[in-house]
Amino acid sequence: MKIAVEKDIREIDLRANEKYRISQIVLMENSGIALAEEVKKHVNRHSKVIIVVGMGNNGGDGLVCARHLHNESYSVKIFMIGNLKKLSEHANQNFEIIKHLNIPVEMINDIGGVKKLGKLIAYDDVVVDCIFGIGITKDVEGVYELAIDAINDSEGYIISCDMPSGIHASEGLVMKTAVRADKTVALCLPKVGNIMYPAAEYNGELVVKKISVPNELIAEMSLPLETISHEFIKQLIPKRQRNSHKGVYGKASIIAGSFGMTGAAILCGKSALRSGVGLLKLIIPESLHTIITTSVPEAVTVPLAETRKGVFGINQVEKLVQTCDAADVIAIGPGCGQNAEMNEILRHLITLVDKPVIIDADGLNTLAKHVDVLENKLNKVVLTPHPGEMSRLTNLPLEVINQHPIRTASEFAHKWQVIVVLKGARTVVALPSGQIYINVNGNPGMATAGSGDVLTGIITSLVAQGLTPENAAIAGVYIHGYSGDLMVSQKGEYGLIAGDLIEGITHVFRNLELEV
Ligand SMILES: NC(=O)C1=CN([C@@H]2O[C@H](COP(=O)(O)OP(=O)(O)OC[C@H]3O[C@@H](n4cnc5c(N)ncnc54)[C@H](O)[C@@H]3O)[C@@H](O)[C@H]2O)[C@@H](O)CC1
Ligand SMILES: Nc1ncnc2c1ncn2[C@@H]1O[C@H](COP(=O)(O)OP(=O)(O)O)[C@@H](O)[C@H]1O
Ligand SMILES: [K+]
Repeated sequence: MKIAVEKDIREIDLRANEKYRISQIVLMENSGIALAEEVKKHVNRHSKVIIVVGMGNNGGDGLVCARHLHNESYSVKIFMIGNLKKLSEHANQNFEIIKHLNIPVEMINDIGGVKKLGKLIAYDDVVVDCIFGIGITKDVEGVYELAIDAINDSEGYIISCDMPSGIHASEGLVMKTAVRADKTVALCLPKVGNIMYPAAEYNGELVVKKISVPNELIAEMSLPLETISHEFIKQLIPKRQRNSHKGVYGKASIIAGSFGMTGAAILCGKSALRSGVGLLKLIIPESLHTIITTSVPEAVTVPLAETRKGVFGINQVEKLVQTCDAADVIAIGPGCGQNAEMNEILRHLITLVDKPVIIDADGLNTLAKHVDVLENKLNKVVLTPHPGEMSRLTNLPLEVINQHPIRTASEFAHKWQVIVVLKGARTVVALPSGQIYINVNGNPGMATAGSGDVLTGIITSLVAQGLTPENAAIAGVYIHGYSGDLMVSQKGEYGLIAGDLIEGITHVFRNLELEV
């Protein structure tokens, strides 16, 4: 599903009005009706519906909602917060109607008004939050802050209109405080603030309502952001042909492991095999050979001579490049360690081997010291940083990456023309074309050592099987999260470990096979 930022919604409103002749007042009417439909699902015969409205169009939606519920004999009470002189044009039009109806309206001007609101909300009640939507411009302070606290402290069921008030629609940030909704009714399209953390935790259940904006209008908009859908992934995964052999499913080479980090190579290799690659080569320092070949007997191992214990020898670069030349895709980094040898290996791979390269972990830490090597890349490059690695790659503080993951991933992807998979609770896949995909599956059980190595294995395997690196990155993060969700139901969030994700991959592909 496409995701919007504030300016997209403003553009949609404008085009709806100017080209399609659908006025703002019609969209507001539909928004209010959509909201009322959701409210009705949560009321019982004891319930009051308490609608808290601000001075913008979000408040206008709330006034429409109040009118429709009142007409259907629900017990409705409106609280208005802000300066009535600043009521938006269309909200005001709806307020004029409300004045003629028998709906009680109170103003919240001070702490007294807030207390009244807080006292009124009882267990069976539904609170409809229409204080701010996409129009929030600054931190929430004063009486607004107190009103939001009162709503959060209440026992009522809280439904937010469009955005939980206090959430920045385009950045997904909390503007000092925000309503913690049980349900959010996003209008027209979900916004970044409905999807990304930390805001996503404030939305509760997310419902998206169409409000009659024509599909034609949405289609003609250039909306670069979207969530990764199951349907999209299903059609990306190639069906295995009866009459086929291992050569059909590609050759992957993974450069991984060093003394003390053998497990990363094992996890990454197993993950690639479980994701369907035909032939896998694990390129490893020779002293790790016995343990790796015992753990992943299905892989061909290429043990390379070492200059120091467990580290690739610098004189092995040529052999390594030759080995990689025969592969369809190369992954480098899991458990490799950081050293001068890695620097040389990475530079050679990027600039001399014309194959897609997936760079993870220590590959990224090495790359961070010489990012400009990407200018001379021969083929597509996929980077899979977590925020710490992204911070090293960009030289931006970690807080900036965490607050603006979409922006940092997409700017880097554009600048260096690479595919960036910025990992996290909402992984962002930013493509050089400007398209950005957000993954919404997965769970905190996956925040465990080695989880990223498994992801690299999946992406590498999918490229070997013929997916474009772009599609492999998108499908890889989805399959990884899907695996985590399947396995967490067996192992729980505490018990889930990276090795479980590899078992999960088998169930994911089994499910996808059965659906085709
Ligand atoms: N295409 C759509 O999606 C449609 C959206 N509509 C609604 O319109 C909303 C946007 O309306 P607006 O642009 O009027 O914006 P909002 O209603 O979100 O809020 C803007 C108002 O809040 C004030 N404000 C902003 N931040 C504040 C702060 N921190 N403290 C105090 N006051 C603050 C502004 O001065 C302004 O009065 C959407 O969220 C949605 O609910 C619908 O009415 C119609 C169609
Ligand atoms: N809370 C979460 N929800 C969803 N996915 C998560 C969560 N925490 C971590 N993950 C996923 O787990 C993986 C962790 O990768 P990474 O940090 O590289 O781990 P490691 O370096 O230990 O292998 C990423 O793919 C990330 O998206
Ligand atoms: K709201």
